[in-house]
Amino acid sequence: MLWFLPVLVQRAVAVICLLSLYPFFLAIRNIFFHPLSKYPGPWLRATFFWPELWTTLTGNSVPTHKALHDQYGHVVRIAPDALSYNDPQAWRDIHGFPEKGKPQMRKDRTGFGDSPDDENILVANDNDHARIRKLLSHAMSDAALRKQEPIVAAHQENLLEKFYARIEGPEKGITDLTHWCTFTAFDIIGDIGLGSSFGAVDAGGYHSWIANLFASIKFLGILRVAETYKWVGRLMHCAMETFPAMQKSRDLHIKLTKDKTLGRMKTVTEREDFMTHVMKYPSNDPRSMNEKETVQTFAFLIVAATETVSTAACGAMYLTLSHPHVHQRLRQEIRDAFPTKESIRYSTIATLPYLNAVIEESLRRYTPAPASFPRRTTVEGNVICGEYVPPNMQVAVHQWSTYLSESNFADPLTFDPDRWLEPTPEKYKNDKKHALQPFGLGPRGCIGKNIFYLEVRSLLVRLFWHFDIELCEESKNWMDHKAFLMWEKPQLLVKLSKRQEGV
Ligand code: HEM
Repeated sequence: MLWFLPVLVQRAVAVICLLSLYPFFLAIRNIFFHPLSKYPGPWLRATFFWPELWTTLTGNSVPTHKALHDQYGHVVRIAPDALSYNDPQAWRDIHGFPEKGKPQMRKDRTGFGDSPDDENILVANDNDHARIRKLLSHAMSDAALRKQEPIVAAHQENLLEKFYARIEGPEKGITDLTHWCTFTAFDIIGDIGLGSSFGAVDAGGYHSWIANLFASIKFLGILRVAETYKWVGRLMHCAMETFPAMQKSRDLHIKLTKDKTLGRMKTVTEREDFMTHVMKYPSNDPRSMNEKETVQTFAFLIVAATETVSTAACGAMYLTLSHPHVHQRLRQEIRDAFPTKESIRYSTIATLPYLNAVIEESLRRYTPAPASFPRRTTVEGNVICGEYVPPNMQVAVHQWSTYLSESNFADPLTFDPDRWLEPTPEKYKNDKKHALQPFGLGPRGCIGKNIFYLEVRSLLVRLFWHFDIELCEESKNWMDHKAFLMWEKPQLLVKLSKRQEGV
């Protein structure tokens, strides 16, 4: 009766054998016969995607990539179809403007972890991107920013008031800069972008929206895995129905942005903000942005302008405070330049050489977006760092590995702003300064760079002008933390005191 059982067992054994041999065949194919076979890297990464995805999900990809570059050199095969570079030439070859008549390399959507129906400046095709970017570039031009300076100053002065109150209050000056820098950057982007502050500094607590920002960035890592392994993606979608909190943070961010953006679009105002430029043309004009693009672009802008700015500000504060000679020199430069608090003006702030050197060195030593912004090679393939890379491969410059590589910067782990001063000290004469591109470059490089400098330079000046600041013991190793596309910053505890006259 059960005559068919042995046949079934035989077939099952055959299937199991074949399945268990699959990784072996995959390894042979990917290691020896893949178009990227000649590139160096560990065989496990050449065979499978999961080592790369695992380090991304667990927040360890940044140090892992650096270790791989230290071991294998300026280019490493980090996944079967992916190359990571730490050579400055790769910035131009991957991100720079393409030769006339040649296409840009497209963004790798799996690398960005966005969903296929997203429409925003970050992922738009070249034509839509040019249209969106043109509208926003006007909003972030030098002339537009000059009008925003008093708004930025007002938010930072509001922060100073809160800090003075903390010195007098039960906190005795102990303050978490991570929280307060995030609140301030969030309020500023609300005000200069969408016409009204979010009121986070006044509330002084975690606005539910801010609490969600980082969670939604972290979620991008999960989406990246789901995009690469479709079956894992399907499992995750099932899990999400059971545990909707996983996707909730991202959805909530989009919903809150939508409410705020549509609210602003209905408001008639004389005061210029980013939305003034976005709404320059009527909605039926081909040069305008549609509602979905507008909401999603602002959703990205809010994250870009809050997380990166607060990360860079905290990084600069931590590195300065943990290097007493840098701290002393910076404070002196600031206090000498501005005899009174009323004399603090951005036109002077922007010219302070040591301040600028501290910020550049902080962007190098604790770069705010430490991973990479991957692209796919074009249908013809591309030459990167003098080597031909075949079509449709993922290629990227890894920021952390580039900035901490001895082949680009002398004594790369040392925080020394002097390397950015003129004349360049002998020790740093061979530094490849152009390797530092924290804002990316080319047609899709950051358009918020000027806003970043406006906010961070003037915040540092105000803090060091008004307060004597000490790093608390609990934050002595502040930089040891994980990264999920961006750093998962812990509290940065400092003790603020009113400045001692004559110091
Ligand atoms: C330390 C601060 C910042 C860093 C390190 C940074 C970094 C970057 C990088 C690396 C890119 C390029 C991504 C790619 O090549 O795929 C980018 C794009 C972008 N950033 Fe920033 N950013 C910062 C601040 C800001 C601010 C303050 C804003 C807005 C107010 C902003 C808005 C944007 C926009 C709109 C893009 C997309 C540009 C495009 O695709 O045309 N960023 N940013």
